[in-house]
Amino acid sequence: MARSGLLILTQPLSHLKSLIPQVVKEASESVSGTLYICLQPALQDRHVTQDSLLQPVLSTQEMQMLIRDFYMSGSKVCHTLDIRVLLSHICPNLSTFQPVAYSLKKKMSVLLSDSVALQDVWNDDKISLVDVLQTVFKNISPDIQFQLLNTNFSQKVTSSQTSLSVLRTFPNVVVGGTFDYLHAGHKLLLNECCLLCDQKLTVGITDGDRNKKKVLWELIEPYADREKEVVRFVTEVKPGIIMEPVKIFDAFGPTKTDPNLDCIVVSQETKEGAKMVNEERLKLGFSQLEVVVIDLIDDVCHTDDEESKVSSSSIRKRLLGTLLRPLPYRPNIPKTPYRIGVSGGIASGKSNVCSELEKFGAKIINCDLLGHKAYVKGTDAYHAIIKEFGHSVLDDNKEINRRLLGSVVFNDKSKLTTLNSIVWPAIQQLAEEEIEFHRKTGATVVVLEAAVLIEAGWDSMVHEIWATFVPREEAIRRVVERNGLSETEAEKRIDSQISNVERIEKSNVVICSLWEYEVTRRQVQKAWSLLQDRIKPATQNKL
Ligand SMILES: CC(=O)SCCNC(=O)CCNC(=O)[C@H](O)C(C)(C)COP(=O)(O)OP(=O)(O)OC[C@H]1O[C@@H](n2cnc3c(N)ncnc32)[C@H](O)[C@@H]1OP(=O)(O)O
Repeated sequence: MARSGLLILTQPLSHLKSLIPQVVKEASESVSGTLYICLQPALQDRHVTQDSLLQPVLSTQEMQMLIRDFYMSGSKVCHTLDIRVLLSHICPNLSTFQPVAYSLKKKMSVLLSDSVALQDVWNDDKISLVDVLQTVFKNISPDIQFQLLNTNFSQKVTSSQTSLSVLRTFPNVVVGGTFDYLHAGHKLLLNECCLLCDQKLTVGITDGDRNKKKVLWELIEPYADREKEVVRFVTEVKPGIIMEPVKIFDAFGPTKTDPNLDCIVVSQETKEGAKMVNEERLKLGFSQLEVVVIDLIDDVCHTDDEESKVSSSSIRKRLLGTLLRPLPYRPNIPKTPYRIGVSGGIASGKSNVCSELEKFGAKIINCDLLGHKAYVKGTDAYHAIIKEFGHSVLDDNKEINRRLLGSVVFNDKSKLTTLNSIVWPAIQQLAEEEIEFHRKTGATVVVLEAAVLIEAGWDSMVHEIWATFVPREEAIRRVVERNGLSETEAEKRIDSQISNVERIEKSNVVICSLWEYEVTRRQVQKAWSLLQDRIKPATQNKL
C-alpha cells in the first residue's frame, strides 16, 4: 500500500460520472494517504508530454459536479483517503490560458490510470515517463509503480442531464472557516474556491475568542498549523493563483475591508453568513459578492452523539482517549510498572477516570491522599508548614486544617508556591515508595493521580501524561456546587493552575468529562485499550 499516489484519468467526463465511487474505491486499495487526482481527457489521443499533461481543460459545470462527486464519494467509500483534485490546468478559456506546473508535497509511489496508452508508454520507456511526471507534478518517487485501473470504463453510461456551460470564474474569491483538522468538507470548499478563482484567493481562518464557542475548542489545532495545511492544499491544487491566508476574529473578516472581492464560497451551513456579509458591504458601499453554496459532506461513520456531516468537532471528539502526541523518552525510570500520570484542573473528573482505570486493573496512587499523609502531626512537612504559616492553620487537635490552609494559599500565589515547595518533595517520596510497593506485587500499570503533576514538574516521573478537563465555566459551576465556594473563590483556584490548553499541550492522552459518565467511560476504555497495544512486550507486537 502506497502512502501517496497520483491518479490520472483520461476518460471523457461524461463517462466518469457514474464510475467515481468505483474508481475511488479501487484507488483506496492501493493508496492509504494522499491521492492526487488529475483529470486529463485530452491525454487520450496524445503523446504523454509535459504539454499534454498540462493541456488546458475547460472548467464546465459538469467538471464542477464531477469534482464535488470525488469528495463526496471519497468520504463515503474511504473516509481516511486524502483526496486532492488538481486544477492548475482546468480553466474557463482554452485559448489564452497558461497552466502552471504542480509542486505536490507528498512523495507519490504509485501511478494509477485508466489509460492503456499510458500503460504502453510506461512499458516502453518508464524512465522518460517518470521524468515527464516529475516535471509536471514534482515528488514522483523514482521507484513509482504503475497500476491500470480495473474499472470497466466501456460500460454503458446512464445518461444524466449535465450542463456543459462554461463556469463563471472570478478574479478575487474569498472563503472563511476554522479549518481545524482539514477534512473532506474543507477540501471540497477550498477546491471549489480554486476552481472559481483565477487571480487571488483570500482564506479567512478563525482565531481567538471566536474559536472558543466551539465544542472541545481546547483541542483546536494552533493557528499556524491550520494555516499551513490550508496554504499547502491551495498551492498544491492550484499553484497559479495568489493565496492569501488572513486571521479572522468575526464573521466578516476581509469582506469588510477589501472592496475588491468578487465571490464568496460558503457551505449550506454558513450561507446565512454570506447574506450578512453582503448587507454589510452594501452599507460600506462595496460591491456585492457572488455567493456560491456547496453541499455538506455526510459522515458515514458518525455515531449518535456526533454530527451527521463531516466535521472538525467530531474529529476532535474522536481524539479523546487517543495518543495525541508521541511519548517522551524516559530512560531514567524503570520500564515496569508502566507509569501514567493523570493530571487535571480542579473538578475535571480525575477521580472518576482513575476509578475506571482501577476497574481495568491499574493501581491508583492518589497524591492528594499522600498529601494528607505528608503533613500529619510530627512530620518534617508539618513543622515546616507551621514555621511558614503560623499556628493559625492548625485545628483543635493541632493537625493542619487543610481548608484553612487552602483559603490562605489560594488567595496568595507566593504562599501557594511556598506550600508546594514544602509538600511536593514529601508527596513525591511517598509516591515513589508506593510505586515500589506495586512493582513488588507485579503490577503492570500504576496511575499517579496528581492534580498539578505538570506544574510540579513530575512529568519526568511517568511514562505518559493523561489529562482530564472540562471547560472553565463548567469547572467553576462544579467547584461552587461541590466545594461550596463562591464563583470568585472557584476562579482563584482555577487560576492557580495552568490552563486547559497548556495542560493539553503537555499531555499525551486527553479525556473530557463534560458529558454523561458513560461518555467518559467510553473515552477511558478507548484510552486503556490503545494503551495495551502500546505497552505490549515488543515480541507480542510483532505477532
Ligand atoms: C503534584 C500534585 O499534584 S500532588 C496532589 C495535589 N496536592 C498538592 O499539590 C499539595 C498542596 N495542596 C494541599 O495541600 C491542599 O490541596 C490544600 C491545603 C491547598 C487545600 O486542601 P483542601 O481544601 O482539602 O482542598 P483539596 O486538597 O481537595 O484541593 C482542592 C483543589 O485544589 C487543587 N489543588 C490542590 N493542590 C493544589 C496546588 N498545589 N496548586 C493548585 N491547585 C491545587 C486541586 O485541583 C483540588 O481539586 P481536585 O481535587 O478537584 O483536583
